[in-house]
Parts: sequence; C-alpha cells; structure tokens
Amino acid sequence: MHIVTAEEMRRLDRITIERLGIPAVALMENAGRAIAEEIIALCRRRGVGRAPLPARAARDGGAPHSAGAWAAGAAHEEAAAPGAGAAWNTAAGRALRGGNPSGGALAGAPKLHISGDAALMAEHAEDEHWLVLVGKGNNGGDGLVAARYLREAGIAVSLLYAVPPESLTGEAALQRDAAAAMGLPAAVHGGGSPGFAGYSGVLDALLGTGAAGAPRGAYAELIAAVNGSGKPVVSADIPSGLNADTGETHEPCIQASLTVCLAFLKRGLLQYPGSGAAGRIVVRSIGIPAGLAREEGLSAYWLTPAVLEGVLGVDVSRRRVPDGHKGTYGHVLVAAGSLRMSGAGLIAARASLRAGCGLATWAVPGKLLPLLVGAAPELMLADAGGQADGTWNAEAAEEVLNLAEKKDVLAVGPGIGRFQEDKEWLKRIWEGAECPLVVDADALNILAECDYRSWKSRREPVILTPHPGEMARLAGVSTMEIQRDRIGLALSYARERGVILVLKGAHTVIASPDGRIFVNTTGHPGMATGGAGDCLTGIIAGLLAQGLEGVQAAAFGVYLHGLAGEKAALLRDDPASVIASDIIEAL
Ligand SMILES: NC(=O)C1=CN([C@@H]2O[C@H](COP(=O)(O)OP(=O)(O)OC[C@H]3O[C@@H](n4cnc5c(N)ncnc54)[C@H](O)[C@@H]3O)[C@@H](O)[C@H]2O)[C@@H](O)CC1
Ligand SMILES: Nc1ncnc2c1ncn2[C@@H]1O[C@H](COP(=O)(O)OP(=O)(O)O)[C@@H](O)[C@H]1O
Ligand SMILES: [K+]
Repeated sequence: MHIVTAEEMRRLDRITIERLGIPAVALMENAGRAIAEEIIALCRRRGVGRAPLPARAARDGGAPHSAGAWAAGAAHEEAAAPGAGAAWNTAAGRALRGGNPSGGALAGAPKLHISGDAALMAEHAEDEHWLVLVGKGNNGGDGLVAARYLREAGIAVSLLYAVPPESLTGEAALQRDAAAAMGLPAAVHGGGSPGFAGYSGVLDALLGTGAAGAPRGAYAELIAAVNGSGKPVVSADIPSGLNADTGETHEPCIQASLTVCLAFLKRGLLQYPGSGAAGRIVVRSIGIPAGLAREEGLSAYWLTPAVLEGVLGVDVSRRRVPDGHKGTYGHVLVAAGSLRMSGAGLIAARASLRAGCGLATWAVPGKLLPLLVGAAPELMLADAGGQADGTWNAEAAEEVLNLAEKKDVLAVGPGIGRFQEDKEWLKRIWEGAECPLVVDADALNILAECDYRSWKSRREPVILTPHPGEMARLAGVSTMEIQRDRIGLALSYARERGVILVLKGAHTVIASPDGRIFVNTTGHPGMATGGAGDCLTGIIAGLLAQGLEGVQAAAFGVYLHGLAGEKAALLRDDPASVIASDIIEAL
C-alpha cells in the first residue's frame, strides 16, 4: 500500500479530477460516505454485548410502517451474518412472515431475496448521537457528507462549525447547504468548551491535509475540549493537529480512537507520535484509482507481504530448493563482539543462521576464542587478531578482509566498542570487502566520525542499521530532530550517501538510495531490549547471504524481525519479558 505526503495527495486528487474527469464533489461524497460507514461499524461493534433491542418492526406491532423503520430491523442480522436470506432469521423477518403470509417461504414458491445497504444501516441507532466538528476546508466537507449518511442511518447528528459556515467555499459550501436543507441541527463554536454530555461520539472533521502549523483559534479550543471529553473520536482522514507528512503532533492534536484515512495512507499516520494519535486506521477508497500512485512514480510503501512480493519481488514463503545444501544458502561473516560485549556478536551470528543462511562464521579478537567455544555449536569461530585484552585494533581489519574473501556478506559492528584507530579499521573494511556490508552499532558511531564519502566507492551495497541515537550522530543533528521526520530524513540520507538505510525504532523506516521508502509496522515495544538490534543485523546478513538484494534483505529482515518479536511475546505472559534470544528463537 502506498503512503503519500499531503502534497502528493493533492497531486493525485488533481489528476483524478482533471484527467479522469471525476468531479471533486464525487470524491467528497465517497469520502463522507466511507467515514459514515466506519462510524456505523464502530457503533455496531459497541452494540455487541448490549442486551439486544427488539427489532423495530416487531416493536411496531409486526408490520413495518416505513421503509426506514423496516430497514433498521433488517440491518441487525444482515450485519451480523451477511448473505442472502439472513434477514429472514431476524425478529423483523419473523414479524413480516407472520403479518404477510405471501412473504413466507411457501413450498415450491420462488423466494425473493432483497437486501439493503447493510454498511449504512445502524442497529441501536437510537442510542447514538454524534457531534460532527466541521472545519473550513474539504475535511469539513467530508464531515458534512458523513453527517448526512449517519442521519440517514437513523443516528442523531449535530454539527458544530469551527468558523461561521458562510466562510466555507467550493464543495464544502455545497455540503453545508445540503446539510442545512436536510435540517441537520447546526451551531457555530462560540468560544470556551462546548458541552459533550449528550453525545455518544465525536467526528473530527476540523483539519485535514490542508492544515498548516499548529491548530489556531476555535480549532485549538475544540480539539483541546474534545480530548478532555472522554468521548470516542473518529477522525476524518487524519487527526486534526497532526502533521500529515512527518507524524509530529502539534499542540493540541486530536487523540482519535479511529482514523478513516481517505484514498492513500498519509505518511504522518505511520510515524509516532502520529500513529499513537490516530488510533485504529482504516484506509478507504474514494474513487481515486490506487494505480495512479505508481503511475506517478510514487515509491513510498507501508511494508506488507503484498509489497514485499509485488514491489520488492521477495519470496516471503522462504522456499528452499529440494536439493539445496548449505552452500546454496550462503555464508555470513560477522565481525562483532569484544571482551565486554561478546554477546552482541553471538546474537547477530545466531540470528543469521535462524534467518536461513547456510553457514555463519563469527570473527572475534583471538583472545576471546577459548571463552566462546561451544557458545553456539552451529557457528564457526574465527580469530580476527586484535589486542591481548580482547579488544579490536586496526590490524584486525586485514584478518576480517581475509576471512571475508570467500563469504557472501559481512556484518560489522555489534559489540565491538571503540578502539584506537577504529576509523582506519572501518575504512579498510569498507573499501576492501567485496561483498554486501551491514554496518551496525559502534561501527555506525565510528562511521559518524568519518568523511566516508571520500572513501573508495563500493560495488556491493552497504546497509546501515542505526537506532535514532546512532542516526543522530550520523546525520549530525539531535535525536529529537531525527524523530521529528523519520521518513523524510531517512530518504534524504539514503539518497545523498548512496546507502540503504534502516532507521530503527517503532515503525522502522527502510530507505533506498533510489528513493524507495518502506515503513514497517510489525514488532512491539517489548522489543526495546538490549540485543534486539544485533539480532536484526544478523537477520539482514542471513538474508543477503541467501542472495536477496540489499533493499530486499533490509525490508524483509525488518519485517521478519518484528514478526518474530510478536511471536516471542505471545509465548510469554508479558511482552516486556521478551529478550533478544527469544526473538531469534521465534524466527
Ligand atoms: N479532492 C480533494 O481535494 C479531496 C479532499 N478531501 C478532504 O480534504 C482534506 C483537505 O482539504 P483542504 O485542502 O481544504 O484542507 P483542510 O480541510 O485541511 O482545511 C484547510 C483550511 O483550514 C484552515 N487552516 C489551515 N491550517 C490551520 C490551522 N493550523 N489552524 C486553523 N485553521 C487552519 C485554512 O482556512 C485552510 O483553508 C483532506 O484531508 C480530505 O479530508 C476529500 O474530500 C476527498 C477529496
Ligand atoms: N517500540 C518498538 N516497537 C517496535 N520495534 C521496536 C520498538 N523498540 C525497539 N524496537 C526494535 O528493536 C530493535 C532495537 O535495536 P537497538 O536499539 O539497536 O538495540 P541493541 O543495540 O541493544 O541491539 C530495533 O530493530 C527496533 O526497531
Ligand atoms: K480531521
């Protein structure tokens, strides 16, 4: 699934309207309807568990007075069990059969199946009253359309305009008039905090992708008031107050239970804190062809198995050829670990094996070798030289390069610490290793102190896997600055430096020098534990050894790592108990 910036979204809107001739008001109609359907679905889920209300037709004495009343009864069962004939099992169905014998199933008579627009039918509608907060732009227009559909479903709605309705223009003004003509009750925010007591939910249609900066004036007042109301909030497109591109939340920003995102996922919804403010996200089609994004050359994606397969060409089933042998799946060399942090190397090397490589060799300063014998029987150990105290030195680079000669990938960094002439060590490895290179942990801190653009350029790809702190050092900015716009920053760094960048942390971003971006959402906060990153390094190396290309291995590795973290958490009562070894074992 593509993810877009606000600017890209406007471009796709424009093309749909101008090139395809689909009127803007039709898109808005689809948007509002989709939002209403999601609110109705939410009400339906809320209704489950409540004592079932008698269907309206039955309460009305067996015969439906109006199509509307009858439809509400029928919707009850259709929603629970969609499919032809489901309505006949409802109380309403039974009532109709009782009141109108010709509607019953007569032996031999053809059965007439008629169903309504189930997604727009609300059971327990009488229990609901939604307040729709309407902004000045098209986001407000979406809210007005949604209000009409909710009303049609029998749900009470009230409109609260942030600004005088006369100031709405274009399609939004059209919707304002339609809502007024339909008799929807409306008020204009008059300052202070509106009362929320009578409402069962709030639709936030204040600000969308046209918002600039922090919400001002009435918008800010309304957002702050809603957040304090304790009412469930559904946001139209994005939570108002969110930067749609970066995921930054302004002060104030709506805290939604559900965001109905329109047409394409907005970048800001996939990055924290925006992801947190959005709640559950549903992306709904509104008539803008999904293929337009590809045709327009947009190349940022939410990482899913479909994207891994369809966009990146990864075989997610990780099939092995029946006559394969260990040589078929490549040989990883991990240069990692030192006396105080040998575990980091062990984790990375073990993870590479679990990722499916045929062989893994772990190179450490020779002094450590006797201590590591048997630590992981599947691993081969190699002497990388180094100091008498078990630390690395510049000369060890030659040993690593010798060892790397017959390997398919080299991963460096976890647990190596800092040492004298470590920049020289890394430069030699960078320039000399003729296989793909994964650079992590302290090797990234070393790299941050080098002008590596002046180094001899490499033919094989380099994958950098920084966490936000390491990324800050690489980019020479603060960690806060990194987290402010992770996607934008990862993209520009990868492009400028010609590296594949894996910016770790919740919703890891994978950026490729050709401008492709993938945002991963597997994983969970239980993975914030020492060694989890070393494990990722090993997984990516293990995939590279099996012949995956740089971006394929980086993206699939991140995806699998998160999935393994999720599986590991399921094996424990509390995800907080997950440790890096659990992630390896869950691969
Ligand atoms: N064809 C389209 O363009 C479509 C747009 N759609 C909706 O339209 C939205 C974008 O609409 P717009 O571009 O009109 O923008 P918005 O609806 O986000 O509103 C922008 C308006 O809000 C005001 N504003 C901006 N920043 C503010 C701030 N910080 N504080 C207070 N007021 C502020 C300005 O008056 C500005 O005109 C999307 O998010 C989506 O909901 C949908 O209707 C589908 C079709
Ligand atoms: N809240 C989170 N949600 C998802 N993944 C997380 C979260 N916190 C950490 N992770 C993942 O765990 C790993 C931690 O890596 P890192 O910080 O380098 O740890 P270490 O250096 O101890 O190995 C990264 O892959 C990161 O994306
Ligand atoms: K909104």
